[in-house]
Amino acid sequence: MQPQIAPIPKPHVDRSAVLSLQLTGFGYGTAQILGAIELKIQRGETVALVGPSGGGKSSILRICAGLEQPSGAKCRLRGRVSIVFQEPTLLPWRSLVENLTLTTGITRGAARDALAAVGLAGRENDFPGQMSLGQQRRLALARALAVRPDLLLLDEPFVSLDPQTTSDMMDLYDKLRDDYDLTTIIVTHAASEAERLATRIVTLGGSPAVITSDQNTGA
Ligand SMILES: Nc1ncnc2c1ncn2[C@@H]1O[C@H](COP(=O)(O)OP(=O)(O)OP(=O)(O)O)[C@@H](O)[C@H]1O
Repeated sequence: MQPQIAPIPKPHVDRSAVLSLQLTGFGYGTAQILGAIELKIQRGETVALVGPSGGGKSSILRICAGLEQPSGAKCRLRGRVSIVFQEPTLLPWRSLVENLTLTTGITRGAARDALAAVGLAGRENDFPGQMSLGQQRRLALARALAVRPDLLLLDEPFVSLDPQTTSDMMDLYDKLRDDYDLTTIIVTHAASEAERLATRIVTLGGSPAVITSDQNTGA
């Protein structure tokens, strides 16, 4: 009699989620950074991704953005994704308007609207080097929003900002969340940021890192 061979189960991917990610693991070279991770993001959620420094939070964002493609990973994204890195990564020799038009293909008029939406009206012809770090972050946010992303990825958007600027940026995010109907993953170190902004807090821990807690905040 032939031995019965059980079919290999297909990984389940939730098609209703904006993002459905399944990882069996991830690392750089021989260093294993992430263990098995399963993460689904539903439309409208603001998910704070928290955990120790070096724990793999930014790596998860890079995987969600398609910048890393681990073998065996299943990542299904419904629509467009935008990522804002910790460093604003702007074009220093181009005006604010051109930082948007050249990188996203939107019109100058749409770029002006996007700059106004993040509080940079009137600065259209300035250059990134003439702006504070907080203003550069606003510009990076405007660029990310210009493509109307279905999923926005923010890597430590408030790090190195003074308390007042951090508070102003959080207010701005709150407003943009409503205006742009955002679904977001925010990487942050600060529990206060996670508690203020997030509808759900996902915590990474261990080595290699896995999700140790996943809770809705009630916000
Ligand atoms: N391109 C790379 N090549 C090699 N190692 C990397 C690379 N990027 C990140 N790492 C390492 O992977 C680990 C996880 O980094 P990652 O940036 O994902 O963590 P993190 O949780 O976002 O950290 P932090 O909170 O300090 O920003 C760290 O040990 C880091 O040094």
